[in-house]
Amino acid sequence: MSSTPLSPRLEVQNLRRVFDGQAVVEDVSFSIPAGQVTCLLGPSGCGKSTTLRLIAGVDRPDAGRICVDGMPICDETSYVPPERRAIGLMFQDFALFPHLSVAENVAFGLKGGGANTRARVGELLEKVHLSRHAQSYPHALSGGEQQRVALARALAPRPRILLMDEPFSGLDERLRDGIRDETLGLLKDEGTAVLLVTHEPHEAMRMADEILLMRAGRIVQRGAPYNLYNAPVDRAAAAFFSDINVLKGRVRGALTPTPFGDFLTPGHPDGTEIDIVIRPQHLKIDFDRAGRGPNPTAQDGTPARGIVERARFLGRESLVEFRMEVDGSVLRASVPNVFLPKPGTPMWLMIRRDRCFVFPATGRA
Ligand SMILES: Nc1ncnc2c1ncn2[C@@H]1O[C@H](COP(=O)(O)OP(=O)(O)OP(=O)(O)O)[C@@H](O)[C@H]1O
Repeated sequence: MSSTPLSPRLEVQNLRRVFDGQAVVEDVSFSIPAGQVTCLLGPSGCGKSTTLRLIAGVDRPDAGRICVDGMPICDETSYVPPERRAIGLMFQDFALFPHLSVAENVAFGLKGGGANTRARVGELLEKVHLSRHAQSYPHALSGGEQQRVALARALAPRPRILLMDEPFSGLDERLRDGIRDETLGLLKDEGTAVLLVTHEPHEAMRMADEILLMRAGRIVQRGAPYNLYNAPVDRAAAAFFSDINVLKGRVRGALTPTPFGDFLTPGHPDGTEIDIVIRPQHLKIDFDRAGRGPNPTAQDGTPARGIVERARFLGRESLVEFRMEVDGSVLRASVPNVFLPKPGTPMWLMIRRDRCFVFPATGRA
C-alpha cells in the first residue's frame, strides 16, 4: 500500500438536513479517496439514505459542503445538478429498463453508440460474466444476474464516485456473500470511490475499507472494520456488530468489582455505574469439578459458576446460555462447532479480560 495520503475524490463537510424542524443528518463529514469502499452503516431511519441523496444531488442540504476532486458541487454558492456530478447510482431494486436488452441497459449512460461504447459494454459484461446474456432482457435473468447488470450499467460511464443504497438486500441470502465479493473485486478493479449504504454490519465488515457508523443523524464512529469491531466507541456500537454480554458494576477506588473479579476502571469517579461489555466468543467455559472450577489467572480473572439454561447449535458454533449463580444474570457464550451441554449442568465461566470493553452505564438492563 502507498504511504502517501490519497487526495479525496469525494469530500463531505458538516452536512446537515432538517425535515419538519428535526435534523435527520447533522454535522456529517467524511472523505473517500479513489479505489476505496466506504460503508455508511446504521439502523433504519438514522439518515443514511438522506446523506446519499444529498450527495447524489436529488435533495439539497440545509448546511454543509460537498466536493468532488476538490471542486465544490454543493455549498452556499454552488449547486451542480445530479446529471453533471459524475456520480453513479445503484439502488436496491436495480431499476433496470425492462424494454432494453442487457447490453442496451449497460450502454444507457454512455454517449453515442460507436465502437468505444461497444467496447466498454463488452468489457463490463465480460467482467460481470454476462457476455452470453448481452441480448437477453432483464426479466429473463436471475436476481443475482440483474444485480450484475445494474452494477455494470452504473460503472459504464466511469463515474468518479459510485453511491450504492442497500445494493444486495433484494438478493437471496445464500447468494449474497458471493455477489458481494464479486462486486468488490469489480469496484476495486475500476478504482471508483464508493459510498455504500447498509444496515447490515456483516455486509459492511465484508465490503468496507472504512466504516462510518451512523446513529440519529450523526457519525458516531469511523474506522477500519477491525477497529470498529475491536474498539467500539460505546455499548451500542459494540452491540451493533454482535450479540453482547454486559456485566454491571459500580466503581470503588478506580476498581469495579464483578463476579469475575475486580476490573481496573480508572478515570471514572467512585460510584459511577459501569457496563463491562464482552462478546459471547470471548467467554471461556470450563467443567465443574465437584463444585470447583479452574484457578484464577491474570488474563481471565476469577471464574464464576453458572448453570446451563439452554444450548443451541447455530452451524459454525454453539450458543450456550448460563444463569449465573452469584446474581441470577444471564450470560451467553459461543463455542466453535458442536457443544451442547444439558440444561441444569453447572459450569464455570471466565472472561477474556483483554477483550472486554468498559463504558459508563447507559441505563439499560
Ligand atoms: N422527505 C422527507 N420528509 C420528511 N422526513 C424524511 C424525509 N426523508 C427522510 N425523512 C426522515 O428522515 C429520517 C432518516 O431517513 P433515511 O431514509 O435517511 O434513513 P435510513 O438510515 O436510510 O433508513 P433506512 O435504512 O430505513 O432507509 C427518517 O426519520 C425519515 O422518516
